[in-house]
Amino acid sequence: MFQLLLDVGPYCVCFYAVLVLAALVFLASQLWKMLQQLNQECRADIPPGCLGLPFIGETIQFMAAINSGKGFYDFVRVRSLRYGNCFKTNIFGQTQVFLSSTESAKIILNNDLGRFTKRYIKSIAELVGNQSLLCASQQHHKLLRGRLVNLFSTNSISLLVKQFDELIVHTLNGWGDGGTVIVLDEALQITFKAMCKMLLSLERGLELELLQEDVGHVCKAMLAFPLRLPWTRFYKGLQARKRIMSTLEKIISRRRRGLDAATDDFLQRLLVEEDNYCSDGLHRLTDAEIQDNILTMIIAGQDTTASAITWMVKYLGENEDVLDAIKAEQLHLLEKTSKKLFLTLDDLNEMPYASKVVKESLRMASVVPWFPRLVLQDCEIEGYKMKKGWTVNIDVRSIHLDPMVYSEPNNFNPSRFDDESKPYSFLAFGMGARTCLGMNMAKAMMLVFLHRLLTTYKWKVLDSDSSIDKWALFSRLSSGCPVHVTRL
Ligand code: HEM
Repeated sequence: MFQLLLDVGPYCVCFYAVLVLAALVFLASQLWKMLQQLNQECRADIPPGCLGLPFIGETIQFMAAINSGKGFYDFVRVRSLRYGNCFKTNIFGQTQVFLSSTESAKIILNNDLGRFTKRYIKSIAELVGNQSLLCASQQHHKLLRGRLVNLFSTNSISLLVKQFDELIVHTLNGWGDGGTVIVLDEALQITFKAMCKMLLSLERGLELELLQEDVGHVCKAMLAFPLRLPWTRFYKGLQARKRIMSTLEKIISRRRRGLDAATDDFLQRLLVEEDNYCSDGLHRLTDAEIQDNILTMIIAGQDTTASAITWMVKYLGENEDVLDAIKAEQLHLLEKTSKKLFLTLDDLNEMPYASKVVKESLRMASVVPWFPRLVLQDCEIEGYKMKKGWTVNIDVRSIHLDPMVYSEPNNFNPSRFDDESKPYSFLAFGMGARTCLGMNMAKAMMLVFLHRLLTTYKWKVLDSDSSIDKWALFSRLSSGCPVHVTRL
């Protein structure tokens, strides 16, 4: 070899030497890169936290937190304090990671690389149905959402504003003067009626009453231990779901046979739309998909909005300065609208301060306190390894109450929204592909409620306890917020 190199002369030797050197440098740089990558991987730790006992994990502690009266969020709060912004646990045999920074919320909710999909605990999926938008796989969700999103048009919101206003005016008339009212009970009634009218044109009667009772059972079973014994909350929820499905089947059948009076509600639009899709040869929503999603929309729209309204009444009752400011705005608006029978969507656009009150109430209440997502591929968030099959939960409540994100986060201060919020800091309705479909409807309902309440009554909150309802999936005040009302 040496002889061969000598034979080809000194220039060639130089050439080969440079070539070998370049190869060595290249190899060394590749090795360096690999070592760095390896080093980084080693640094990416498993999140801190305790996985509890084999199989059951920390399920008992989770259930105990729900049962303690402090609410299920207490389970998360205690661990956030112990472990920081990211911790792991195990509930119902599933590894769960909780994350509470805007950066992790951005990564998970943006989901640019398709590494996460929405995932609720099994019991919830069984109760709302596996064809529900809340539980569908990514592909299925795209299809369902694509169909359902058309229902949430500006026209639908305008109609809802009128119908909701009508309901509130009627309800407030019944409160009388000088009595006590449990705001949550009233709000649940109104929002349930509003949802059933919008979705199914059900306004009164036995069918509506039974449906309301059964939806209540389903909601109460959402966080129950999934035991199918006749006296358990979970079993009662499943039975209630069966009855709801059977009622919806009957209503669909009546519609198909033309037995119901002409209606323009969400169900009717889905049925007509699906017939059109079918004639176009495209995939049509099955009856099971329609039924699961009607139930989903009742639950998603009723309990959340009623809880938000209740917190808002409490916060306003406890913050006189804010109450005075919003009252001035609403009484001024009343001068313009008093000749009209009902409010319109345009009227709601003239409530800038009330809109901030709504936003601040939603921030402080965090009605949906965490968002669960299933990890589809191993990945890393904030320096921690997340493994395929784990569930990562965005701890929205901690973000909403983080002093690094909102100054004096426990003060009810609607004017904080005069300035633009930091990205991914306001997550009351989620963000990204799974953003709340009813967001604008919910805000509209809260504004209509505020306007009518503020221009009809004065109120005093009778119970300042902020405990959260034991068995509710959403953050609901356990006192229900009793208030003493006096007509203006
Ligand atoms: C104040 C009231 C409400 C709050 C706080 C709220 C909050 C939320 C949140 C946070 C999500 C997303 C959760 C996640 O990303 O995991 C969501 C989803 C959803 N909400 Fe709402 N919501 C409210 C009212 C409504 C109303 C009135 C409706 C309409 C019927 C509705 C229908 C839905 C639906 C269908 C989804 C599922 C969207 C999807 O997965 O694509 N919500 N809601």
